[in-house]
Amino acid sequence: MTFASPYPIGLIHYTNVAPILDYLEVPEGVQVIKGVPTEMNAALLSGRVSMANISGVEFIRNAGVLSALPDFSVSVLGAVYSVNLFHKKPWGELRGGRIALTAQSATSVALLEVLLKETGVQATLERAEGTATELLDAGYDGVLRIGDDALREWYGVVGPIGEEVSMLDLPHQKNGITVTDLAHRWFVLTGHPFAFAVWAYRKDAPPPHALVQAMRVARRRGIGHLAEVSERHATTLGLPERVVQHYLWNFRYHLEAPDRLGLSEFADKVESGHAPLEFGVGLTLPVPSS
Ligand SMILES: C=C(O[C@@H]1C=C(C(=O)O)C=C[C@H]1O)C(=O)O
Repeated sequence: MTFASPYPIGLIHYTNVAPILDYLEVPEGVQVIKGVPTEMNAALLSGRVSMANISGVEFIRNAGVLSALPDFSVSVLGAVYSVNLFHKKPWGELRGGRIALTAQSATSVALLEVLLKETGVQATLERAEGTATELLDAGYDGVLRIGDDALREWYGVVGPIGEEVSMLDLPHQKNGITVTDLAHRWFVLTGHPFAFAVWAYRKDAPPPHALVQAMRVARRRGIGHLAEVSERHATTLGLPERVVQHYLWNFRYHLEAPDRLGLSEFADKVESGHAPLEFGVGLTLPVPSS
């Protein structure tokens, strides 16, 4: 299939993709729109864009029409810090309660549903906007938040965290508020990474090779300059640089075998009978025509 120019792409611009996006030199003919996960999911499914980093669950649900780049993801093994359920009662006592969901998320909502189901907790889930504290104060028993806001709100609850505290031993509870990290809970449940996002494209409009290559170059530069990326974004986020650096190095950006395993386990739990997951656009350069 040929590269139709212009080639429109969508980008979720959370800090967690900064090590890729900050260094991306967008090839000529590629047009970019930006938005939150639910907006980019909709843009890809409607055909407004041909490729986007989207919620893993939407890739699973639409596996008939979408393929994913075979070597790009936003995954973690264990805690992610930015996909959080804020609550006051213990997890088990959320049974029968009301949980507020951010409208930005698809995957994390599905992950929360899986985790609640697996632990036998039935709760009412409804969309509601506001910060975690506002919504808890408004009477919700739990509040799901994702992305930069969730990262800031997590630190707002558990911080400040001094230099002497190991980043692997961070608190998750303070002043009566518990922050449950959904990726950590997934890890405890399955022992696998969780893939929050993949770079999916419409099967009828695969990305030009130059774009995929530019993304690989950008990621290599970003990971190689993580201290600078962290410094820049720590300022924007208003968080300590070492917290942001820990947050960023912790991501798995390559959709490696364990990440795919986590993705397919999630797919089985969330959408039984889904179409086979396809990973296209080979890892190798196209063979030059003679
Ligand atoms: C790790 C995160 O993952 C994001 C969560 C998504 C979702 O919940 O649908 C979608 C894309 C991811 O980039 C985050 O928001 O912090």
